[in-house]
Amino acid sequence: MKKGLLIVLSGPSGVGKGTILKEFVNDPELNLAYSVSMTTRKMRPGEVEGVNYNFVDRPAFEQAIRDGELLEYAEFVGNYYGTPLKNVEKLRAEGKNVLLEIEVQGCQQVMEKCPDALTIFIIPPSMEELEKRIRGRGTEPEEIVQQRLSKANREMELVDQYKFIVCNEDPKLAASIISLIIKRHME
Ligand SMILES: Nc1nc2c(ncn2[C@@H]2O[C@H](COP(=O)(O)OP(=O)(O)O)[C@@H](O)[C@H]2O)c(=O)[nH]1
Ligand SMILES: Nc1ncnc2c1ncn2[C@@H]1O[C@H](COP(=O)(O)OP(=O)(O)O)[C@@H](O)[C@H]1O
Repeated sequence: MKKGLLIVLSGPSGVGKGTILKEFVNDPELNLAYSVSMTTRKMRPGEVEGVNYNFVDRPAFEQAIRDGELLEYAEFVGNYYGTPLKNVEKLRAEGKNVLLEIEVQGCQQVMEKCPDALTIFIIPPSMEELEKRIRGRGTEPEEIVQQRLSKANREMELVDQYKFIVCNEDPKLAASIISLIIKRHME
């Protein structure tokens, strides 16, 4: 069986990665499996353990790092986030195209370890629009919003390292572009 693709969706917090992903992740033609990350962040209302994330405490996360269980990990605004390696390998071996939705430091680790990964960076139409989206979502206190915005400015500088750049003006349009990119690489 042909090994599945590794697709990495990245870009600043609040740009709309989660919104875009919902538009294409269940398209049967794309044969995708979403990789559920491990995090030490608190669960938000509406999130489900094992679906959005595996929510763990810091000692458990640090143990997973020591045991080499993570394909990549990063500390993002005070919390750890990481991709369990075993699951990614198992799904790819089964022929599934595995989709990661991760921040840019982690994506750089994936680029080094898996140069064939299909890396896609989502950019906002403008930084003002990005700020509106993070605030509009209302999930983080002001101090965290500020930290995420200043981080976003630095993250945008890494855009040229990605194989594809997609602007999220409209989530449905961005999802169609990404679907097309994936389909082309499945041929
Ligand atoms: N490196 C890495 N980043 C992750 C992982 N899972 C999620 N992230 C990223 O961590 C950042 C913060 O995620 P989260 O707190 O859920 O906020 P949101 O994505 O802005 O809603 C986002 O940029 C996610 O893409 C992971 O496994 N590894
Ligand atoms: N193209 C868009 N135009 C306007 N608002 C958007 C667009 N895409 C996403 N949003 C909104 O922006 C906020 C952040 O989106 P989200 O998908 O949570 O971002 P991320 O997963 O990258 O952090 C959400 O409130 C979402 O509804």
